[in-house]
Amino acid sequence: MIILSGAGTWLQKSLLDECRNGTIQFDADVVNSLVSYCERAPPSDAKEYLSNMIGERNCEDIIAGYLQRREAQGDRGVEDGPHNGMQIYVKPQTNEVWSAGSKRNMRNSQTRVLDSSSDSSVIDASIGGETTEIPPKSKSGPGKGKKTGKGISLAEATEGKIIMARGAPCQCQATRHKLVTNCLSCGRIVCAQEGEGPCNFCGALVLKEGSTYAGLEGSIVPRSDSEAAAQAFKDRLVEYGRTSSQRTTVIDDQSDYFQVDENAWLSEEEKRAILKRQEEAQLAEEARKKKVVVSIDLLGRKVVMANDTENDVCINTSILDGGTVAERSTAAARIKPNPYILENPVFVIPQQHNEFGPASKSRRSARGPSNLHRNEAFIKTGRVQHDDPFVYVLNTNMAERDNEGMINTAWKTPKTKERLNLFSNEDTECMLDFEVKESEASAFDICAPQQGKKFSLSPSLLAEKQAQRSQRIETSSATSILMPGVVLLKRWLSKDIQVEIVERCRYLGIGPGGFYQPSYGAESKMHLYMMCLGMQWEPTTKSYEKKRSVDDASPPGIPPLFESLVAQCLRDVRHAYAVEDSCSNILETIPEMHPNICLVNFYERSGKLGLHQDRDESLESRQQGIPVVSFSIGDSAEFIYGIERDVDLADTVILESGDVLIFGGPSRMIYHGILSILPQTAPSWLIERTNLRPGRLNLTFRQF
Ligand SMILES: O=C(O)CCC(=O)C(=O)O
Ligand SMILES: [Fe+2]
Repeated sequence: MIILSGAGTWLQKSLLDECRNGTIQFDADVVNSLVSYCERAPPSDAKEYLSNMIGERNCEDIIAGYLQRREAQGDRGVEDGPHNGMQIYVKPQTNEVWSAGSKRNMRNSQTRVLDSSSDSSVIDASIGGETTEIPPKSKSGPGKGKKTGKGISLAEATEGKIIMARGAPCQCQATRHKLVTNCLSCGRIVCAQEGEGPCNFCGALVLKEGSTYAGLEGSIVPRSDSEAAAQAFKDRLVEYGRTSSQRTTVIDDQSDYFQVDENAWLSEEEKRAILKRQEEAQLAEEARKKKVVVSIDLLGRKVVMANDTENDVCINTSILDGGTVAERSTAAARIKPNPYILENPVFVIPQQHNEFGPASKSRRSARGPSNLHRNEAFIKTGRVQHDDPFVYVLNTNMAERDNEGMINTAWKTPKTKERLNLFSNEDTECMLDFEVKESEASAFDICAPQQGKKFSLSPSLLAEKQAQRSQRIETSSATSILMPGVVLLKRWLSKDIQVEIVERCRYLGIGPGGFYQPSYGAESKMHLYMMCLGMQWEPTTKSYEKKRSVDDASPPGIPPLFESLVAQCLRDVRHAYAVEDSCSNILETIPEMHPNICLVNFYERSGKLGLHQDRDESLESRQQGIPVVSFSIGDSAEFIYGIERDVDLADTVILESGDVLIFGGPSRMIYHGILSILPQTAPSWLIERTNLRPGRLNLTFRQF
């Protein structure tokens, strides 16, 4: 409660008079707020406030009079609390709403300031946060008003907490007053000041939800019983419509998810399909529980046991999506492979003195295990192609060991499933099931299996150098010039080199593009096994190709060791030639040669090769007389040669293991062939070291 001082009462009266005169345009409540503020404020603030609000020029006298009165009464502001002898303010009871700019209303308004002794005037300032409505029209006349009028501050008034006159237009767009609703006709935002009723813009009736505006509800009094019944029926229908979705939604978990049999929404066919899938899923789940996926990270030295949960999720969630469990799990696996699986490891069967270092007696402690037993291999890296020769070698070895004996027929394709013991170089042991893709063309292994026999897969550079050195030391070769340009280097290939060549040819020969039995046509197989290096010689077309027609395999490359041997033997040939025939131009007889083709033939005991010319190399190569260099290893052979294609006229020379024959220059196009293989003529040390099959290995190097 604010009790007005004498000065305050005077100020209030004076301001109201000015309002009536039209000098200022405030309604009574604003005036009351203004006065109550001034009463609380110090004189200087009150002066400034009045000047700002009503204009100094307009009401100079009022401001001065008020301040004088304040001074006269000892400059005391009003106090909250019980009246202490001063006048109090009672909210005037008005017949008209005070609204800014309405002179008529102001003139008609009847505000009264009562003496405290006659009637206490009180402004209730405890409005709080709620909007306080001042009734637009008071039926009580002047002096008869209740004493419960609400005092408001100017701030409250400007904040919109006070509704001055219900229905009066307001532009606050519900920023100052509470939102009532939007006009459904023009969209106007109607605030609490304007309230329900005709829209102030378009005139349409604005009602909020559940409105009782103007007593609309229940205002239609039914005129008859039937109208009343119709009304009730209508209400029931409207109510039904409003709440129907809530009342009719059935959440039937039981039939939706659990009871396939009694599900009214499924056809018999669908029920059967779902039951089948459920059964499949159950079986898959049981199988999954039994299955343990162990991923072995040999490099990281970890064993990871992985639950195949991703697949489970897919199987479970897709049960209604159709497809078999296998299809669904395949799809799942396609999406997310097990990240721990070691993809494509390379398995190597090492041997003594190979790149993994010297072997240890104890396989458990071996860093590079060499004494591996059946089905044991060394894992080299994390990557391999299934058609990688390493895997072929491994499987060949295992297949042969399974048979535990000599295989005299062509090498058999590997078993598709094998169990393999793996050893990492950190002495980790594990078992692994793996699958190997079978080759299209059956490979031929030039070496027979031998229990415990190891073979080198990839000798180090050091081993190559050693082999070359020993070549120079061991060789006690003899050179013969058979014809101009035809030179025979007897036993030019050292023992080690011969072993090396056999092992490399074996390794390459059982891999893709390895040994096969070529044929000129449907019924005419050649009497030998052949493997092409560098380029593929096609017997049917008698031309060089990138891939071979029989299985589309690309020929392996020529090992660098072979190339260096060719270069070295050519140097030796030229040297020998120079000694033997000092007159000839050696580079014309034996021109420079860089082999890019090597045909590797293996003749079994019955093998042979008819008289022919090597004429499928380029014309340039042939015309230049670039030589063909031929290495012989294993059983000896009757080599026939001549300038005509007539066996009877051909000369014969025995080519033994280690012999190198060169024909180039003027003899580049001689006819030549293999008449026969001389049985059991291969050196015993070669068989012991390589287990080369009975027969002869021949390599002819050419430059296309
Ligand atoms: O085996 C041989 O010594 C000769 C091979 C041959 O002439 C050839 O492959 O073209
Ligand atoms: Fe030939």
